[in-house]
Amino acid sequence: MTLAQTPNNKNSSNPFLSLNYESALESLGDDYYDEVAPEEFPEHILRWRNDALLPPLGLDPQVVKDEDFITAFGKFEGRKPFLAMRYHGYQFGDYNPLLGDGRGFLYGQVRGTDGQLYDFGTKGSGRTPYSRGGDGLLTLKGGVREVLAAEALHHLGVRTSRCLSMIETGLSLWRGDEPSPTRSSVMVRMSNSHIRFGTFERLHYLQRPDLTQKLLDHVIKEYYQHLDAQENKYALFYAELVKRVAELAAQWMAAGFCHAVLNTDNMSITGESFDYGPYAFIPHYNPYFIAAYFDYYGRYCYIHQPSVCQLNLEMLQEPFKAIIHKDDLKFGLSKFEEYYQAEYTSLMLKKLGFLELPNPQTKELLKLTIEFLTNSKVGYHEFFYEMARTFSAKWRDEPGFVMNASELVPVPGASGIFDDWCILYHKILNDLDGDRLPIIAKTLAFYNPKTALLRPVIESIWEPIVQEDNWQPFYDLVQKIQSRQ
Ligand SMILES: Nc1ncnc2c1ncn2[C@@H]1O[C@H](COP(=O)(O)OP(=O)(O)OP(=O)(O)O)[C@@H](O)[C@H]1O
Ligand SMILES: [Mg+2]
Repeated sequence: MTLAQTPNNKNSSNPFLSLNYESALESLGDDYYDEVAPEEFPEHILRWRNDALLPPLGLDPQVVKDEDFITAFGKFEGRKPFLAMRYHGYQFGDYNPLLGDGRGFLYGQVRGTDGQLYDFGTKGSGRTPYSRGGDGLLTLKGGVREVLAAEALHHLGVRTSRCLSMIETGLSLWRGDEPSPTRSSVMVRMSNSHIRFGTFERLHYLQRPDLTQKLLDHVIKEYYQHLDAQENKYALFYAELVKRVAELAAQWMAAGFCHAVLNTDNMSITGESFDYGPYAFIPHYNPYFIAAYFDYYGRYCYIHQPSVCQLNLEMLQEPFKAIIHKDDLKFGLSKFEEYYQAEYTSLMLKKLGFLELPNPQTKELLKLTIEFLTNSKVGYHEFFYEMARTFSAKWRDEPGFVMNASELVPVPGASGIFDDWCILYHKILNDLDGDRLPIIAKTLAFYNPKTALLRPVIESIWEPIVQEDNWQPFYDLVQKIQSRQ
């Protein structure tokens, strides 16, 4: 069945409404979603518009007015249908068949200037058939935190969804994890698909391989186009999904990011990162750092992220077994570790200033770096930023000059490892041509921005919002993140 659709309105004065919306998902039929109505909010105050996302949609930020964001993404006027996606998922290891978009919907799908299909998905837009006991809403702080995480991760090179808009909506919400009553928001996220692992898991649960096949064909056609004409496209798709997810996990790890809720309903079939709830950037290198207060056993702690992703990919084999030969699935997943290590090593090397090094040196440098970071308790982001800030050609002269202008204070007992690290770094510099030094300085500066989105930083911009509705520190922080300061 095709739902009643508001026709694309090329003549609307609102640039968001005159976009050419495609019904790629909708046309798959209503086995995958329910049409829902948005909440009517008492207020609409635009708190965030992501102008950087407009040119890729073919829109000129100068032309798009604040009111256009509010009409489209706060009042939800001039477009339908809105589709609450159906999905299940493994949450902290247990299968939950009661999920689905409980506080969001697919607003629409638009092709970017790059030819890719993008989803606009809401969060906090009201109740749906999947809200269970929830209110269907998003706190303002939740919106602020997701905007910040997406921007920070994007600028750290993580493949992530981004927030297009965040509008304060004038409701008072009650939450166990925020001082309540607390303010409300509705967010629109731009993503390279909102199809989740759990979207397929639901189809397996319902024993509908026909629907799995149809959805998988759609996924390959839209998000793995280069495989579509291949004879063994399904096996190739799974192998590439494994690669994308392994690389994503490596990107989080190098960025020092702990997602915190790696349930299969929060894993995208395109390998893109999304859903930033109780996440945290690690203050210092603690493998067992836990970001979510409700993750009692540390299932999703920092160091577990790659293995959890691998496990989620393994569980996703169940729905795919109807279509992809089990040997192909097994072979595809067997490459996870290799892809992960390659990406993690490459990203960490860049943080250390190098685009490439001989293998043995790479291994030794990474090992010593992690050992030092673990033992010294110096800030993870601070360490790399201090490398970038203090790097000098003099580091080539003597090991004692390496990072000697830095103000880092390792805990007592870590100085032996630090000395070893300096000796190694000094040797690596001396093994390279002197003309490499400016490139090393540039690499360090590019991959290690000063601003890190640590929890106290988020609290420092949240406080003025709560105390005096002062949003300037929030805008200043986003600006710093976006300009890699
Ligand atoms: N306040 C709420 N009201 C209704 N449903 C909710 C609420 N909060 C979460 N849910 C639902 O609970 C499930 C798990 O929530 P989770 O926090 O992972 O997702 P989400 O943040 O709401 O959305 P997304 O995954 O799109 O970012 C989802 O199905 C979600 O829709
Ligand atoms: Mg979620």
